[in-house]
Amino acid sequence: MERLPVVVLSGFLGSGKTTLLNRWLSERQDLAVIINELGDIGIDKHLTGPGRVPVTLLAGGCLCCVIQGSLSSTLRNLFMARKNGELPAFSMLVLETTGAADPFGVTAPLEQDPWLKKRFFCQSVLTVVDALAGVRSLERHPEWLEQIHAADALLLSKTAHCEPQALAALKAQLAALNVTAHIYSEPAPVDLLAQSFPRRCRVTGSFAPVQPGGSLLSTQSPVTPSSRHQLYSASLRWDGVLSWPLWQAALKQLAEQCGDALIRVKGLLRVDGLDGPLLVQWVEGSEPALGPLNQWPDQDRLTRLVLIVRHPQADFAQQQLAHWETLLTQLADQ
Ligand SMILES: Nc1nc2c(ncn2[C@@H]2O[C@H](COP(=O)(O)OP(=O)(O)OP(=O)(O)O)[C@@H](O)[C@H]2O)c(=O)[nH]1
Repeated sequence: MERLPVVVLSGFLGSGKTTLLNRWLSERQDLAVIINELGDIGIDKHLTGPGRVPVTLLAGGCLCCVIQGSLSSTLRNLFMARKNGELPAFSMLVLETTGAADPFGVTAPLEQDPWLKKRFFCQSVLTVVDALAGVRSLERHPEWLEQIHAADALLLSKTAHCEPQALAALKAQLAALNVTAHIYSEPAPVDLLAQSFPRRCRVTGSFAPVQPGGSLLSTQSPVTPSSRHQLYSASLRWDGVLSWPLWQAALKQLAEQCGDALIRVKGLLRVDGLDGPLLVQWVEGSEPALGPLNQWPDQDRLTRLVLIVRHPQADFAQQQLAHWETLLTQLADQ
């Protein structure tokens, strides 16, 4: 039976996975895409081109822990929909993981579930590495190292803003951390998708075993969402409108509230006087990037924003967004 290749696109939060995927989608129309998002409001799905290829969103947690098991059913559904002609006959599946996911945990069902094993295979794990964040990520984020270790190839992003010396040092460090992975400077070529790599032992220590029937025994997993990451997301939907400068002031306030805990913010903001939303993209250690979009991606016109923090307290992100919502309402009433 023909088996469909799955390419796992990994990389820490905000490293540039969706940006790269978009570039590839503009060059290949024979793909299907699964996007896994940590937050329960999917923003990335709206940023991947206007519906050229089937895109499935799995939101609300990582496939390697919180929603493990969802991948099996999603792959089954996609396979059957393709077979029945309900979807285009895509020749490859690209799975964009959350920025916190352990790729080994994500690929486990492909190697353990007998039904999936006959129909899919993991062709490669490609990990995007934010060259600007560099090895700072190694000190701050244990997930980063897992993603480096699991990679068949490491794809550097944001290199244009790097000092050559810092870039060379980063490459040397990456080569030491993963001796077999090839390192690509941007732009990572679309041909990379077609490349097969020698199978490496994928140790899935943090993943639950598979029952004979194929379903995952999640209760046996040694990992709970909170112990796995200490990365928590919260999302906000808000029906008010603010001017662009007031949104800037409000985002600054959010940064002050969260301090060092802030890892990632993305959202679509409703702005006074603009037809489309303002896209906010914010990666720890950098300034928020704000850019107007021509139109809203769907009928929903409410501001939606996802905040991801690293904090020992599970409801920290939620609390911050609750405070922030109060501030937004005050600003709107002024
Ligand atoms: N200058 C520059 N910016 C980039 C590059 N790749 C991504 N970015 C920016 O980095 C931010 C995050 O990019 P995304 O592609 O959304 O990153 P991601 O890995 O999909 O993010 P998550 O899904 O939240 O983990 C955005 O503001 C991008 O415009 C790059 O190669 N160069």
